[in-house]
Amino acid sequence: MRAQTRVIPGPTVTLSMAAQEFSLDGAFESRSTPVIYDLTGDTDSEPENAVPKISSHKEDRAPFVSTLPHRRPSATFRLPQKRDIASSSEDISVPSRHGTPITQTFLNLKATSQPKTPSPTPSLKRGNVEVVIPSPSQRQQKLFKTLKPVEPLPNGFSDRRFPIETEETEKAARRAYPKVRNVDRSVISFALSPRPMPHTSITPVQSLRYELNQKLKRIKGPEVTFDMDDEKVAMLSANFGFLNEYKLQDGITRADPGFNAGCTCSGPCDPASCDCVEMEEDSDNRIYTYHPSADGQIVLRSDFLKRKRHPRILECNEACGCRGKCWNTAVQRGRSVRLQIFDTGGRGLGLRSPDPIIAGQFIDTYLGEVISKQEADARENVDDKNQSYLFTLDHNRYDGDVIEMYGEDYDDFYVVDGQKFGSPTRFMNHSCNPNCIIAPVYTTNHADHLVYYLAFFALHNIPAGTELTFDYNPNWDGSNKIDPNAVKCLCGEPNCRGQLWPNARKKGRKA
Ligand SMILES: C[S@@+](CC[C@H](N)C(=O)[O-])C[C@H]1O[C@@H](n2cnc3c(N)ncnc32)[C@H](O)[C@@H]1O
Repeated sequence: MRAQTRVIPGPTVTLSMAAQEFSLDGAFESRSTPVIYDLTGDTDSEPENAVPKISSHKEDRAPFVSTLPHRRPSATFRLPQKRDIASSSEDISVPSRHGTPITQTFLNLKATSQPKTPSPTPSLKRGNVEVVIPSPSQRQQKLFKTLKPVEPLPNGFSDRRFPIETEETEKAARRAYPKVRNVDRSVISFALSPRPMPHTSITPVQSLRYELNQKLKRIKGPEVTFDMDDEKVAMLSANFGFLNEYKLQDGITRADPGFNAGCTCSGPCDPASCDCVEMEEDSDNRIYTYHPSADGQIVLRSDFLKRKRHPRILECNEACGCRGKCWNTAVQRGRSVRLQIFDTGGRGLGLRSPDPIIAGQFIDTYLGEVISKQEADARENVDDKNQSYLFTLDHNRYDGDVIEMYGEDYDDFYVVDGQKFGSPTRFMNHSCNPNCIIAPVYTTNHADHLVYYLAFFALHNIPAGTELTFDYNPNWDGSNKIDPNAVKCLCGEPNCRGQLWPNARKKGRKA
């Protein structure tokens, strides 16, 4: 129940408020006559000996209970018998002209009078407790007249300190605000992010797996997944970036498309006459490349696959009579199999496909940073010799066109570094009995002899889930001599050479 609150004008206000009084040590005493609590604290309006002072000292308590005739209560509140005085006291709030609310004073009184250990509930009797609410004494009234009003502390909203009105008016006058647009809110559309928001409670490992998945999702073509433990996921996620195209570094230039040349076929190309089909070096025999497989896919012919050295493949392009719309475009059509990067154990990460792959089917290209030979040498000297991701694009070293353009001794061929950036084929391991081959393929510009694609094709039918491998050293001379410094081959094939490549790599990088 709330206590009644009343402001009574006049020099002295007295609240008479309870059915019983309490002594300052907390013990309730029953009284039949009203008791007056004088909260004024002033001395000039009453006899010297009657000045009450709020104090916690026992000896000061007696004068506080006043029976002064001029302090008779002018208002009396009769409260119910079972009233909880402690709680009702909190509700009383009578404003005072001194600025200090009566509540505060009253609570101070209560604070000093509360016992440490509460007394048992007293027996209640009807009666009055009277509280004198102070009115300013003459001395206090004089003092108030001399006081200047206190300025409120600046809070940022004061007009004087933050003249919002003026500023806003000026802004409006300058037309600094954009015009209000009328928007039909019923037709506002919300663009939803296509990427799902990662859940906030995911662990760091889950986050890395998520990151890796996101990276793999950005690879063009059928899905690429991974199957490896958390440690490998962390390494791969943090240290490798997937590419959909070569990353050309400083100093690498592409041939001007103006030098591009194509076939003169009109309509679908005929392999027997298309200018894009290369001739053997020592004869006019054509080197046939692609043909349609039984299920209609464009795949490399078996006689091409069986060649010891795979010559370049010139695919038809925009400069051709067919406008690049013929069968001679297997690499340009892109990857058609799904891939998975997985942990092989001793040979690190490897690559496989969950799909069966047929002989001659294009798998993917080897991508990476394209860097100068000097840069590649510098990187190779710094990096761990046991790992190499460098492919020199020097397949045309002995090509007549290249010799004519760059000279016989030209050796500054560009190098593809797949260590930090690349495609899934960067994870293909070596095997002495491989199931894939790698061939140089020109797609958009036949004149670009320094930047072409390194394309992987299946050497024979590969069952789903089989690791994809190729020969890192196809020019191996067949000797059984083991270089003690060479990286040991762990392919496990019966014909294993025991090593990946001789340590003197700079003389003949892969491809
Ligand atoms: C192009 S990376 C292949 C991906 C590599 N496994 C990885 O985890 O990043 C070539 C490296 O793989 C390892 N490697 C590939 N084939 C191997 C084999 N048959 N035996 C042992 N290590 C092999 C070698 O360390 C080699 O330098």
